[in-house]
Amino acid sequence: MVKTQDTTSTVPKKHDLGGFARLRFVRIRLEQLSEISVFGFGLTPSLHRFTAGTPLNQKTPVPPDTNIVEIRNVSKHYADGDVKALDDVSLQIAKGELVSIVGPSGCGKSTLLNMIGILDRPTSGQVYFEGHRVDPSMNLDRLRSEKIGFVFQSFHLVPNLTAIENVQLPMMPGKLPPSARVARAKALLDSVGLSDRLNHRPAQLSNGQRQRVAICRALANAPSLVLADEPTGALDSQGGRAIMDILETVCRDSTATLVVVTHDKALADRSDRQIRLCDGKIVSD
Ligand SMILES: Nc1ncnc2c1ncn2[C@@H]1O[C@H](COP(=O)(O)OP(=O)(O)OP(=O)(O)O)[C@@H](O)[C@H]1O
Repeated sequence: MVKTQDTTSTVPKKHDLGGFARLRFVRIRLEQLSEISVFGFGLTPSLHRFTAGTPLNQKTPVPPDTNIVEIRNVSKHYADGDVKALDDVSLQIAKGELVSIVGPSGCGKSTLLNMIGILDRPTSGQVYFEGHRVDPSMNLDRLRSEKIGFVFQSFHLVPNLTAIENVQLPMMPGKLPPSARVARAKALLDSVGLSDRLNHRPAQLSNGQRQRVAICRALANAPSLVLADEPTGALDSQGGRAIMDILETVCRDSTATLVVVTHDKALADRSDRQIRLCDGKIVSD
């Protein structure tokens, strides 16, 4: 087994780092991650052995220039059609993009994110993931678990599990031996500066630390797509910037695509691309 570097004594506390230094710190940790392998399983998403479950279609490899997600003419109606949360929306998201979805409250941002993340089915229209049309006959739980990481405003951590147990939660039993799951969770938490909080429960962590645990959990299976719904909504502006630094860094370094729903203009301005919704329609992209 490759021994991970013991950084316990050198891990800076959350408030010891300025934005740039924190970003650099995370980047260094991720660079270390990319060099680590545990029982032959690479720790970064670029090393596909870890993620390799059943792809959407095993006989058809994903071409490198394929969009990660395409939404075609998707509408979503609630309450017997009274609420048109999405109205004939089409968009493509390329691999590696950092996209923000913005717009006024109730305009359909979370609904769109749910479509992109295959958490909900459109009333009409189609969703394509890595070039393959998503249909209910697929093992969608497995697709989501292996390919997509979710980060939510309210963290959604399991309260009676420790940080390291929460991060291991999505890792498939049988894919990695327990000791490798622990090593991967530890390495991820180390990469976000939480090596001294491995055995703390969510109630014993600050909101920023909880969100860092949630980011590690989202990355547990080395997803190709990370979706974040108001990831900084429960944090102050400094904590929010720190979380966005981490999210951006981990996604760029692992070549994962990041899609963020946010009300925060400063955060949206950091993305490669802003999609603005109004009344369930894209009004600018
Ligand atoms: N499960 C549901 N049943 C009925 N209506 C819903 C449901 N989920 C969302 N809606 C409605 O769909 C519309 C879009 O909701 P959505 O949560 O996507 O908006 P949003 O832009 O994310 O809002 P916010 O910024 O306030 O979170 C809203 O009018 C909302 O009330």
